Amino acid sequence: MTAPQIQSPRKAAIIGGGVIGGGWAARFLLNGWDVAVFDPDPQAERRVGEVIANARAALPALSDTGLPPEGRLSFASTLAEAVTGADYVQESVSERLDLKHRVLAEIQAASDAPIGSSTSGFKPSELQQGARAPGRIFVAHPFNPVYLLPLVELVPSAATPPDEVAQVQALLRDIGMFPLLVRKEIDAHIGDRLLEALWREALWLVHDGIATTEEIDDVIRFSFGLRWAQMGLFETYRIAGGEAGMRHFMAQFGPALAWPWSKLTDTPPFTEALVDRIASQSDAQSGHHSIRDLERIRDDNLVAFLRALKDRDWGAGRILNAHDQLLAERDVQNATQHVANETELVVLPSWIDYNGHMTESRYLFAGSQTVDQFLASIGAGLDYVRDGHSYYTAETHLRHLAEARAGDRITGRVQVLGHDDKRLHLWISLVRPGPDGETEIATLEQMLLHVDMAAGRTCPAGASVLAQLAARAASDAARPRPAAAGRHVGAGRPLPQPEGAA
Ligand SMILES: NC(=O)C1=CN([C@@H]2O[C@H](COP(=O)(O)OP(=O)(O)OC[C@H]3O[C@@H](n4cnc5c(N)ncnc54)[C@H](O)[C@@H]3O)[C@@H](O)[C@H]2O)C=CC1
Ligand SMILES: C[N+](C)(C)CC(=O)CC(=O)[O-]
Repeated sequence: MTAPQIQSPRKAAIIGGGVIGGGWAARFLLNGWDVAVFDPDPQAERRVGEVIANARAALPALSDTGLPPEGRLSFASTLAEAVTGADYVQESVSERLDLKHRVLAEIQAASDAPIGSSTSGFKPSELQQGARAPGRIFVAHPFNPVYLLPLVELVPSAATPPDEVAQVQALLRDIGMFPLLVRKEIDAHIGDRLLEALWREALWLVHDGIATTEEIDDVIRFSFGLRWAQMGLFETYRIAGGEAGMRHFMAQFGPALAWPWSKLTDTPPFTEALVDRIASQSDAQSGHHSIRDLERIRDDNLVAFLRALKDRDWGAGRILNAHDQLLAERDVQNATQHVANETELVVLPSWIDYNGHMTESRYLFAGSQTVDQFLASIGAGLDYVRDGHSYYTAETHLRHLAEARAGDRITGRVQVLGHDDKRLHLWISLVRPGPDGETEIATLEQMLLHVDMAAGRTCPAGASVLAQLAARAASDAARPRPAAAGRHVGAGRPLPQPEGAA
């Protein structure tokens, strides 16, 4: 499988590099976009870097096609610098309307790009007040961690043209998200209305001494939290109605709404004492983990849930499969752009073994993909095989030099060491590009034989293939012969032979 190539990198500007801005930066970057972040806080670059490191450890494990090559990340010293040339701007500054107005005005003074706001509560018409181009501002409300959870609530106002909305939906799908178009603007959109109702009830339960923060979390994670992750509220309750379904469920539990079981919109008095009680219970519950540890535990669990849903093509897993499909189609479209003597591969989650790194057979697979592409480049590709001739591998010496992990990108290169009309002696180098240069992770030395497939015997290759091979061999002859070519197993430091060996 070759790595998807993005035709032209696009640029996203992330204004505000906190929890959510960092998550957006990671989501865009790991999906091949260039990202410029602006945040005046001197700690922002470190924080965003830590969120991106978490994302790099988690997001690639969800893709079975391989994500596109990462874009370029930069930290701008002014807001105008960040948004200049951006195709999309995501505003993620603190949740204050006056601040958001100021920042949105500054963005529009320097850019005409569409602007999504991460606001959890403000309506788009509130954000648009006083704006130079109100129609270009809308709500794009994500969920934390933005790089793993696919939902974005996309809330336009009447000022936002429908084609702008459609373009933004396409853009968000491109980075693996599920943009849910919210029909009518409303405070806190959909997700946070639901969450706030639950949170308020939870605060009451702690306030009234009914349960601790840990007990409430246990209730959620050992029961309906698990159900919600795969079926939501209404589908779950439909099942709870038994064979009689939703109508029966509503008849049975509807009256409880009027009793009522919950305190609904009443808020417990938000006193210092309540804050202290919740904070100290939360410390007792989770204080032995750092926030970074908790993030990693959360991400690992989410990846495992999401992979299970992916295998079942259900719920959020279906969104991930659709994104894989999009990336695979783009890969096919871009196949012709691959450099003839280099093969790009992405280490997929299914290539990882119980040691946590790329399993040994995948090194051979990566070498074989590289050779296939090389053969195609000298006219011995699939059309040639369909006509009844092919090169078969007779011998391989594979050296494992470094580990590769899920999401790593590998480049495979071929050097022709020798050939005649039937034999082809190749050197294949697999390297992992990194910020400090390339690391060679494996080499393969192979002898291939040209075969008449119907006869099941070796035979001379076709004239055109031999001519292209000769040209390639001539250019490779100028390269130094790899020092390890011709090496055999144990050549480095021979082991004593077993007693009595011939
Ligand atoms: N934390 C969460 O769970 C979620 C938050 N949101 C929304 O995302 C937005 C950001 O929230 P968080 O990331 O949680 O807050 P945060 O406090 O972690 O980050 C806000 C960042 O904005 C920066 N900032 C302040 N003024 C700025 C300016 N003039 N220009 C550029 N940056 C500036 C701050 O330095 C800070 O780094 C809010 O609108 C919030 O409602 C949305 C979904 C979830
Ligand atoms: C607490 N919150 C309102 C900021 C939460 C959100 O907006 C969404 C989320 O990630 O739960």
